[in-house]
Amino acid sequence: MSAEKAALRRMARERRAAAHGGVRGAAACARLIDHLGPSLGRPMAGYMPIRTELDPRPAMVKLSACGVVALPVIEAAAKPLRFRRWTPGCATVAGPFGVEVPVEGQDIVPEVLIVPLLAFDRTGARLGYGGGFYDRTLAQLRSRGPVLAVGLAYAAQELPHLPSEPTDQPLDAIVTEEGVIAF
Ligand SMILES: Nc1nc2c(c(=O)[nH]1)N(C=O)[C@@H](CNc1ccc(C(=O)N[C@@H](CCC(=O)O)C(=O)O)cc1)CN2
Ligand SMILES: Nc1ncnc2c1ncn2[C@@H]1O[C@H](COP(=O)(O)OP(=O)(O)OP(=O)(O)O)[C@@H](O)[C@H]1O
Repeated sequence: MSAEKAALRRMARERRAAAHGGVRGAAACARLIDHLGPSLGRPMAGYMPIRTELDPRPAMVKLSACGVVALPVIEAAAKPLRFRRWTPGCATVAGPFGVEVPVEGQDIVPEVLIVPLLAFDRTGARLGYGGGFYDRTLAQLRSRGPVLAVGLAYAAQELPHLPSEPTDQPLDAIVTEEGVIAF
């Protein structure tokens, strides 16, 4: 399983890098804002992009005008993520893996999560960097109440089939520059 996932991660990184840039990111953000319209007002989590991840900040800026938006913060390996409130232009500092996190801010329990990923498939399966952070986080949040997990990706990040493990948490939808795939 891990060798298969490692090979898929390599392929996924290349495909994402090839898709990165241009107008695709903005188009995906516009679709994301539309998709989250019915959820406006619920606390949301975005992410600060690293490497060639699709930049969700144009959507986060708009969403933050209507409600609370937070960013993930790693507390420790093998623990769920925590979330700290983010506002456009707020001070951030590089945390683990070089991901920017707010220097200060309220602890938030998000009900809607915009989830970064390396690859997805048509069943809503997601491949991340392998830390299991989003799996643990979604499992914890879903045990407490309803959660909407929306993957944000370039259409080229779709792979025909991702291997699944019992701990994998499915996405509720995937938004790309080409449209929304809801599960
Ligand atoms: N933008 C963004 N923020 C995020 C995530 C993410 O995937 N993207 N996360 C999602 O969980 C959490 C951070 N977890 C991460 C886990 C691993 C790596 C990473 O780059 N791993 C290296 C391997 C590092 C190693 O083994 O030492 C790699 O994949 O090259 C990045 C983020 C929370 N914030
Ligand atoms: N709820 C959980 N409890 C215990 N272990 C878990 C849980 N969720 C995931 N894991 C473990 O974490 C490891 C990494 O999971 P996986 O390869 O699915 O990460 P990923 O989704 O690619 O990464 P990330 O979510 O950080 O982007 C796996 O060994 C998996 O068994």
